[in-house]
Amino acid sequence: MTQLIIGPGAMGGLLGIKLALQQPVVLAGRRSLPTPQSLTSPQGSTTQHAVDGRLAAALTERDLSTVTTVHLLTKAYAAESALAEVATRLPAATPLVLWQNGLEVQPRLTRDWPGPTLCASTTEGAYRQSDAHIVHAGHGHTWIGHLAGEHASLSTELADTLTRAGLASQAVDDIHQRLWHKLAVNAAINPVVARYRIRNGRLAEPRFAPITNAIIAEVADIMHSAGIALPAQGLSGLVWQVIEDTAHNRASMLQDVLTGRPTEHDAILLPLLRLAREHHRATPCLAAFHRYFSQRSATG
Ligand SMILES: NC(=O)C1=CN([C@@H]2O[C@H](COP(=O)(O)OP(=O)(O)OC[C@H]3O[C@@H](n4cnc5c(N)ncnc54)[C@H](OP(=O)(O)O)[C@@H]3O)[C@@H](O)[C@H]2O)C=CC1
Ligand SMILES: CC(C)(CO)C(=O)C(=O)O
Repeated sequence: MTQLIIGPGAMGGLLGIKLALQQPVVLAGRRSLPTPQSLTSPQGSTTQHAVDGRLAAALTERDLSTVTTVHLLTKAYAAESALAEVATRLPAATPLVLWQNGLEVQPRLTRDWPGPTLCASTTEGAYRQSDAHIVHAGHGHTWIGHLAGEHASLSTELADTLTRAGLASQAVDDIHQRLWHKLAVNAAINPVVARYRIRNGRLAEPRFAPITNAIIAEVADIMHSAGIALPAQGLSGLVWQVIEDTAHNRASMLQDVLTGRPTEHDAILLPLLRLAREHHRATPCLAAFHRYFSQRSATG
């Protein structure tokens, strides 16, 4: 009954530490991490946790024989290659949970993975202070489901397991729409704050608000053309609400820029640009931001 977590970063570490309070967990990465790991809670208390950290590439068929669920917690751009490192040695049809932002890898892995594939969309917030220290920045909520609404009992079982571990979760049959709504919010906030190196709240300033509104208009137009339901309060209402609620945040793409890591611009912007092409919609802002981050990553 082992839960395998691939990608021992901020969210993988948080999930691993929480789940390990209840059942065996293997936290698999591409390099060794120190143990114990420290976890600082949203209330500010820090605890130490022994973790079974392993190199993914060194896990044997025997190590993997008791795995009942694989949680994939790399960034979107690393998801498929990280999974490939253990895939052939895992028990056939092991359930897979994808935690990535965006909607780039989810449809491909749902199609290609032989076992049930669920997607998780979470508003938990975490970051790594160091290789030995994770900060759980804020409690959130996690929704779990299959892109086509299948595997309801597995989704419920996993949501219950996560909730018991202290990460409030709910099984849903509309994860596809929820991932789209999160992607739409991320598309309106992340590229702008990462490009101009600002906290989320500054998007309301006269210099940045018109850019944000232009992206919101492009995203809403694409979603409408493709028949993807917009949030009940409208996309603009949702995005500006999130900006207000997270005004002091350095968004994930900004954190990646500041620490010199690759950004998830493809995972967030490519699904929109692809859909826009399919439906003949104009996307000057989204395309310009995607070009900017693609050039940036090409030149290192
Ligand atoms: N952090 C958060 O608050 C939230 C994150 N998410 C999403 O969750 C996903 C993970 O985010 P986050 O935890 O912040 O990211 P991190 O960058 O902190 O963690 C990613 C981890 O994946 C590891 N990794 C990369 N390649 C491989 C590989 N081939 N094999 C094994 N491990 C590998 C990295 O190792 P290394 O250190 O060696 O690079 C790192 O430990 C992202 O898609 C993000 O958008 C969603 C909501 C909130
Ligand atoms: C909602 C937002 C933009 C909050 O910072 C986020 O999800 C992120 O940082 O990626």
